[in-house]
Amino acid sequence: MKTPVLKVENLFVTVKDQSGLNQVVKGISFVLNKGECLGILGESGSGKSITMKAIIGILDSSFSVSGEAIYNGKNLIGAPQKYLRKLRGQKITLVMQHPMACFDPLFSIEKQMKETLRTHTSMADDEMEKKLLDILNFMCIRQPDEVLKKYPHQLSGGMLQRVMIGLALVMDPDIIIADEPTTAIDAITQYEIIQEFLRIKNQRGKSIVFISHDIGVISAVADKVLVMNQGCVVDQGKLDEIIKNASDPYTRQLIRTRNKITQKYEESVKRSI
Ligand SMILES: Nc1ncnc2c1ncn2[C@@H]1O[C@H](COP(=O)(O)OP(=O)(O)OP(=O)(O)O)[C@@H](O)[C@H]1O
Repeated sequence: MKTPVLKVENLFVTVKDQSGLNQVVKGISFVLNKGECLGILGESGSGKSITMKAIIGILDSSFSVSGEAIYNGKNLIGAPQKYLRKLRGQKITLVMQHPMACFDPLFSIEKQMKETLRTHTSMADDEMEKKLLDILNFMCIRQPDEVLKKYPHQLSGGMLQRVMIGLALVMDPDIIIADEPTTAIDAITQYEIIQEFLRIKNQRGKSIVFISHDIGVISAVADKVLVMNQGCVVDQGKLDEIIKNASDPYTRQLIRTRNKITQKYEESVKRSI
């Protein structure tokens, strides 16, 4: 039996900018179940990030949000910031596209990871150290004690991304939201990072929302998919079913593009054999 961990109903987001009021998310609904990865697929500007930011309450005052996002029996939309802040550190965590922007260049990885634990737990220092080493080991990071001593700029983009995923995992959250986490890295590292998300889901039972414009990445990681276009959900379900029966012209276009890329790739592999 599937257990819903997040239930979003009729979510609308409007932003006030120079041109006036602009509705950027238009009444979307979805359910995220425990231990499931929900992929949100759509091109740039379709409303993927704003949707998740609205749910966890990190949009600024130029945005207004209505609808429901029920987590643990409580509607997160309009919930007090104090409650949301605590939730974001502990129960719903984020992995962003550019890890460098999330770490302070002046402090070691260890200091920054410990700071997260110190803010949300009453762990003793040696307990924290053990927890961090466990997490980095789980993330398949070699010589984790050395990595902890490093500063962000001393690590490669892929390694820093792994550390950030570790940081998102360290508080044992229910939900991890990953916003284009593989966009800024090369294809091999991209593959490895996807494997990490699959292990987090399969071995730790975490629920994941994985945002991407890349149908190939989504097909590797997501159990079910929302396709967004211009603030609306235009298709929803298992990706192979969407591929077979896409009802929306935009989704069909995405699939055609993927098929063309796959075909080109297969042809070039054949030529090189
Ligand atoms: N601060 C802002 N002020 C005004 N409009 C904004 C702001 N942030 C986003 N938008 C608009 O909201 C819409 C949805 O943006 P969103 O960032 O959710 O898109 P996305 O699908 O995640 O794409 P991307 O991957 O490029 O971020 C876009 O039309 C964008 O221009």
